Amino acid sequence: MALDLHHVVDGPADAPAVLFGPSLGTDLHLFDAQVAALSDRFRCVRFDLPGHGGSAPVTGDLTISELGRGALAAADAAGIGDFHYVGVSIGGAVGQWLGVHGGERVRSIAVLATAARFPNPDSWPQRAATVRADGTAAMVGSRPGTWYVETWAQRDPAGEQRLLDMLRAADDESYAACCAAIAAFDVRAELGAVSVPALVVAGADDPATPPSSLHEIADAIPGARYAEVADAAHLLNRERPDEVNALLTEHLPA
Ligand SMILES: O=C(O)CC1=CCC(=O)O1
Repeated sequence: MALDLHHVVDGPADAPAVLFGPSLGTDLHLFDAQVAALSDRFRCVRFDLPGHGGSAPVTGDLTISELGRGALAAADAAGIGDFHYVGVSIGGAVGQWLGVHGGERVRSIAVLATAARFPNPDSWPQRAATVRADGTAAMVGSRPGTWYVETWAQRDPAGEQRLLDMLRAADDESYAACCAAIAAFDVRAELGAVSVPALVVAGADDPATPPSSLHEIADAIPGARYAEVADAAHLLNRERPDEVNALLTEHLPA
């Protein structure tokens, strides 16, 4: 299905562009700290997943290819030509797809807390069924320890609530549609075709996409840089913005 994804643009119109793709159950504010750090010298375009944030809901199953084409359409709508891409989790799966299929528009990719094949693929149909039956609120209890380490939530309880509010606000059917995309995603055999600079970042304490998943990506992409952020789980750019911003600043053009 063709997707029309809500997006927000920050930064100078004539600056190099960075396109940001968020994770399942979050919205484009996941990248507030990155945009605050980068938008003085980059045109930052953030999109929302279907049924998340400001994007219209969908029904049925999605694929990462559809999300990747939706990301390219968001870049078109934002008026950017070529771009650097930064994505977390399912947003990082979109980044891998763009690295393989995005052509010359894609200048580099930074993929965080993601996988070439997500662990436990059989768990995603069950998660989709749970959310269709009980709503995204059914996922809230499993977020501490998965999305973030407990010490971060103790330090920033308001930040934790903002993340959980994003999850509660996500459309149930659209969340389930994204679960199908995650379950079916497998780009392991294609990553050797990525020819742009790639930064691959793991949260050291991420149980959803552990460092081994990120090592697999970095090992498969010629010349990729692997980095690991300590004391961080899945939403490492939210938990450890300074460390992630420093990595992005090294990775993106000066
Ligand atoms: O939601 C989770 O538990 C982890 C995750 C996998 C893909 C994604 O976007 O989030």
